[in-house]
Amino acid sequence: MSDGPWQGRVDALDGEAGRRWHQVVVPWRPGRPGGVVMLGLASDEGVRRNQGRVGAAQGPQALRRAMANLPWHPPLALQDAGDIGCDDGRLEAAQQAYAQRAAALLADGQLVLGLGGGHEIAWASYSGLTAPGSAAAEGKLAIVNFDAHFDLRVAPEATSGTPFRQALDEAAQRGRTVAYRCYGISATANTRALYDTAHTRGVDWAEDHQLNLLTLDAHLNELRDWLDGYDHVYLSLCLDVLPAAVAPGVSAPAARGLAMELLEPLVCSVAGCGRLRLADIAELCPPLDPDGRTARTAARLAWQIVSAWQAATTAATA
Ligand SMILES: N=CN[C@@H](CCC(=O)O)C(=O)O
Ligand SMILES: [Mn+2]
Ligand SMILES: [Mn+2]
Repeated sequence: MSDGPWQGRVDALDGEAGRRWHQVVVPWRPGRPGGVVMLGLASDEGVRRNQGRVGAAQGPQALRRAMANLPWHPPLALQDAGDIGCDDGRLEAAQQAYAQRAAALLADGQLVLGLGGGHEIAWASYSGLTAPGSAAAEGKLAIVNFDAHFDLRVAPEATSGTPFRQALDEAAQRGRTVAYRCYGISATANTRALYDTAHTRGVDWAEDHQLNLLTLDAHLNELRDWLDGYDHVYLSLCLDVLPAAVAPGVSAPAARGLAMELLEPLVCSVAGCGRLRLADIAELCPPLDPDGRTARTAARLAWQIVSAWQAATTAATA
């Protein structure tokens, strides 16, 4: 795709081996063989409703621009299904439209890579994933959220702080097994009420200070064993899980955060478990992102996610 955000460097002398994502990504068309399809939710209405700093509606396009120059490694197939917008404050309608499109992509046999947008994308992702006939309509679903926040708020309407509360409520209503765990929770960014909800709902979590290079292996082993108990996995990555210096371009930057050397292996472990159905990257806020620093970090993590997913998929079909 040579227009819009998918533009970048061309290393013509290197031929196929010099290709980058902007040279291989194509618009989504149903029926192409399974690969990764990107779908944006260009919304910060959830952030606005959650008293945050807006700007994340520009996140999907900024993330595409940052991903354009990523090196392409075959056989990864990349498609772009565009954005669902939310210009009129009607967040619930945008989430529903996103869910419908995500469900269509999943039914087409694709891995969906969701591009936020505020973390209200998570309710839309969950709704698409669990829609009747969709990838995780039946079976046991694990949600792994990398985030400084639980996002389990009670609120009269959907916000960027409510998506996993909405998902757990919906799962309870339908009597289905949906487990939720978080890595990177900050004790200084979640109230007692949120911890109480996490306890009551049986949420697992690891706080930012509990993850370090001495404990990482134990966390990775436990995570692999835990994921084995589930049929489907949904990975959500809230960029405010990273230290503010690495990810300043978010509504609520982290005072401590998880360093990349901790986050990457955990993210890759989830993405490479062999049952990842959907991943999303939330909260990129370009107006708050000097030098596109957060976008660059987000692009690297997107690359890690799809590479780990591709390796697991290739191994399973070999
Ligand atoms: N999606 C982000 N949610 C956080 C925001 C916290 C803040 O703005 O300080 C939350 O609701 O807890
Ligand atoms: Mn967060
Ligand atoms: Mn979040």
